[in-house]
Amino acid sequence: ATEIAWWHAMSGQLGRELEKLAADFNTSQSDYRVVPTYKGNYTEAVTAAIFAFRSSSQPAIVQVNEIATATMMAAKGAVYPVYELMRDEKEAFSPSDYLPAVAGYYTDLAGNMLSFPFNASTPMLYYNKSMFRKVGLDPETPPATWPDVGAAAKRLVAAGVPCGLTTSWPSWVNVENFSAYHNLPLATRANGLGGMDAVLVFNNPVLVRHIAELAEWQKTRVFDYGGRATATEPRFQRGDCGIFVGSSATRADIIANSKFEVGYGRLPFWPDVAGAPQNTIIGGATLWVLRGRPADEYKGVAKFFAYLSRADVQAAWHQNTGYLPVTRAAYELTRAQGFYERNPGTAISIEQMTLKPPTDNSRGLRLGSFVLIRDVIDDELEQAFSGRKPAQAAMDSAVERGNKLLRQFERTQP
Ligand SMILES: O=P(O)(O)OC[C@H](O)CO
Repeated sequence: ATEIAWWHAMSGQLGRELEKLAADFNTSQSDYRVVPTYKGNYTEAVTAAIFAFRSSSQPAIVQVNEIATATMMAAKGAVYPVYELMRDEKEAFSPSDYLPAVAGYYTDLAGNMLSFPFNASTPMLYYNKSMFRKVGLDPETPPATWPDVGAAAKRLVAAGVPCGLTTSWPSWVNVENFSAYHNLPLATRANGLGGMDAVLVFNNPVLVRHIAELAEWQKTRVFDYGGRATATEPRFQRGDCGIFVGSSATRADIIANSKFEVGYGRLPFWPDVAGAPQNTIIGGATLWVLRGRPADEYKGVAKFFAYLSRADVQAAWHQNTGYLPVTRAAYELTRAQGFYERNPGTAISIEQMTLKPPTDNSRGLRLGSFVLIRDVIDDELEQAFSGRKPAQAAMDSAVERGNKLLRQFERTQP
């Protein structure tokens, strides 16, 4: 069989589910063998693929997180657009089968889908029901707003819990999704989806107040910062933090690792902000096909993508991980199977994404060098949370540093 290398960034339970997908595809036919390799976190995986390209040892498929989309789109010679691949290999592929909130993120201005929407997530809230019960909080009512979260987290800390609240992916949750959910622009030009000359503008009073509040809570561990990306996730699963705001796809590991009853809720919002909550935006990653591999491999990649698009395969991946069902058929199938009714909290991600029709502020984002810009935002958030900088100064500086990176990126474009 022809081997197809698939570099990815899924660890823990998600890694096991991904391995299973590849294994199931491999047993479903005998011409191709997809070989998944874990290459570290999202940034490490894409960096490894870029380096491999230079020595012609790149994989056919690499998993790239959502914020590197503009960068991948710009890497024209290195990327084999998925719509082109599926057309060349005569595999059925229709972007209208995919949920618009997901497909739109990875579609160019001409309506062509450039990467395969494999694992789309959105942030949500998890809480430790057992702990809520112990401190006299209603275990059946998830805190809905940031003031509710603050009150519940204060109660937890007062009762001796070491950390009231923590969030993973600090910028994705507290800046990027926060902005969309409050219908505030992260950047001009519809967050960059409308043009490359977008300018970051998120240092507004609503966002600054949110960061200032988290920094205030940090003093007593009502909020406790736990690092970038997924670093803080185990603290909720161990029972150190009572409330966790993070990816809908942390669900798989939370269920596998937590020895307490878990509650689920929507991403919190500030109730005094007009129009909030709007809708959340996606995170997660897509599969990009890299050029320069033997023709035979691309036939197999197209077959693999067709397999991944099957409603039953897509529905199982959604149900087992917490990633969104990326096709309408997978969502309908999951609903018809009664999955959402039987499994509390599993419909939240999709409900949040579609709360209201998206605005220019809440369709997603497409900004060059955003992997670096997110690092800058995380860095400034850390300065605010540790009390080294007031929230306003930190966010002003994040905007200024981020805009420099945007303009540098723009200059490298034809
Ligand atoms: O942990 P994930 O896969 O849901 O991804 C979250 C972020 O969007 C990654 O950039």
